[in-house]
Amino acid sequence: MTRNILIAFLRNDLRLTDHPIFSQFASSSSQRGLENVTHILPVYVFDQQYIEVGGLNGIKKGKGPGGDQHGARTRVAGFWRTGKPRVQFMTRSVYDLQSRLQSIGSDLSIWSGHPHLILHKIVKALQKNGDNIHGVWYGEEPHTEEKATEKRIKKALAETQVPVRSFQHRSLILPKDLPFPLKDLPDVFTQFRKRVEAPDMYNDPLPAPEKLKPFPELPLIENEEGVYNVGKQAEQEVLQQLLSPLEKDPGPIKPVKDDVNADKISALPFKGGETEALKRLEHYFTGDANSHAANYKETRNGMLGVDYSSKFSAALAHGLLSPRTIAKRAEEVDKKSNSSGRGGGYWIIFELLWRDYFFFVSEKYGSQLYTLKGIEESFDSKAAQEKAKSWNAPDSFENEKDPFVRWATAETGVPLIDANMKELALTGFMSNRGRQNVASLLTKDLYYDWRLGAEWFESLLVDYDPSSNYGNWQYVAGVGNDPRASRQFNPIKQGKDYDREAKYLKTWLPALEQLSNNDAHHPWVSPSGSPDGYPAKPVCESPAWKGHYGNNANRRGGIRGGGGGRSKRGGRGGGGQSNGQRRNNGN
Ligand SMILES: Cc1cc2nc3c(=O)[nH]c(=O)nc-3n(C[C@H](O)[C@H](O)[C@H](O)COP(=O)(O)OP(=O)(O)OC[C@H]3O[C@@H](n4cnc5c(N)ncnc54)[C@H](O)[C@@H]3O)c2cc1C
Repeated sequence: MTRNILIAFLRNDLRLTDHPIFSQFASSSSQRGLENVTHILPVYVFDQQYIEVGGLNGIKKGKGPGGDQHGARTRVAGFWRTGKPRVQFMTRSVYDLQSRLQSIGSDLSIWSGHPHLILHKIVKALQKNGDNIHGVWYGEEPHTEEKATEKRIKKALAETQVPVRSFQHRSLILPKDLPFPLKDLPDVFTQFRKRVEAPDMYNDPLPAPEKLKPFPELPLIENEEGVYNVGKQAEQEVLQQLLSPLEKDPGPIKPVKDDVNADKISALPFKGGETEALKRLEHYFTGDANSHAANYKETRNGMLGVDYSSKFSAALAHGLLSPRTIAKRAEEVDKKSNSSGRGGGYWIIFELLWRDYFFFVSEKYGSQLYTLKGIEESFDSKAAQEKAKSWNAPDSFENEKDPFVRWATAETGVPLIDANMKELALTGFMSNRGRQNVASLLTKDLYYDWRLGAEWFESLLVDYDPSSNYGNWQYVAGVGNDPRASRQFNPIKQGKDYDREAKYLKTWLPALEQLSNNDAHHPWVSPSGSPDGYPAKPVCESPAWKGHYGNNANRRGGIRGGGGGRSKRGGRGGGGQSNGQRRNNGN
């Protein structure tokens, strides 16, 4: 009998639950039009555009998708696009999905190179074998490069006559369900939120399939440039090979000093994979009214510990959890907590809407998300032009005194910044509070090209997501949505507001241990001066900081997990030099 094979090309959707393709095969699903499919071939590609694959045994990597040699480096600074923490997280997620698929009678075919070349090769080989290809299906991505990949796939497969189909699944509210065309997306988040904030804007999550149609044996496909079959190599072997180029060439910026037990104190100890993500989901929502989720609004400004915020971002970025799965649990927690609809669950969904918003911004503005002038150029080109003149850039990444290099290597001498940058470099995670402060210092105090900061984040963040990252960076730098010159944070005030007892600072910067809790926030003005092993002077000092050097014992109280204090209004922003208690980023 002729095999009728459906190829599921997996990208940032490394899960079985509420999956745009697999869930169609759950027993509760209608499976209309799929009766004739005899086999499903799930395919994953370590895409050489984003991840350095040159270390894989015997690979013929070839050029980038546009024929260039740019490889897996960031555009402006040339950092590795996917640094060590994310390589580890991604690899674990891929192999976790493989075992989950095996447990329901399927498997995952793992490749490396260019998706369009690989899918074309697979389709041709199967057709030559006499198989019928029902279609090549994949989940859509909202970003320009990923869209270009989709175009290349369609073009490459055109001559095979195989139907290509894609599904929206990345956002909570799907683009097709928006109550306005994308071109009319408001440029201010609050206006967007007010138009979409209703439970019927999204559907319930779909179940995982209990069993999947069998995995088809593949004919032999020879490796060639851009086409590499990872095959049955063990996870650890593949991981070592993927990490080897990064270890051989860590880049021009010296590594961050590692004098802490980062694994033990990490706020994101999760190793990747849907299995772990589902456990985290249970952990965060278990306990209803007493759950971490129910208390989210009170704790979300923390910086220390695993539970001050959901830590779902990495799972969302790689598609280990769908936003609908999280939103459903968030709605339930509010119902059970008797919170009149504005409990922790509401605020978690509020943040998911920020994530959606940046997706739609990416859809609307495309490549402008990555340009120096930002999306501001579209609505105020004069202002964007003016700002573009004033950004600094390092003369060399090897110059350890350069402010950008000091920022990246956690040696600015401003403890809140350094603690956060060190956490990022050693674990691949940083709290939202931290991200806003470090981005503000780089762009508003040091006036450095915001794209360098965004690329440093891109390289290191485990939860890196193009629109959330570049959208937030533009927002803080004042070249994105709702651009306002005054979106600036005071890191001394912020440190004292959210880490009054300096627990976070001293955890990540042990050199500050000997200072009083107050002095730890600004060691250069402490009676004994900065301790050995910590910069003597800050990289810059704003007059606005000076009003916060005193020891104000009556500052706000700490919060669960020792993560710092909450703002009076419970809001997530605030503390900026001129924006007071404003919910920056809506956060
Ligand atoms: C400069 C800068 C860069 C950032 N880069 C990224 C990035 O690359 N990837 C990323 O997922 N988030 C990014 N964020 C947003 C935010 O900091 C993280 O999503 C959040 O800290 C992750 O922790 P959490 O999952 O515990 O969040 P929670 O507070 O528990 O929030 C729940 C979820 O809501 C979403 N969310 C929360 N805040 C935001 C926000 N401001 N923008 C978009 N989505 C949000 C995330 O998916 C998050 O998992 C960035 C923020 C800033 C200021």
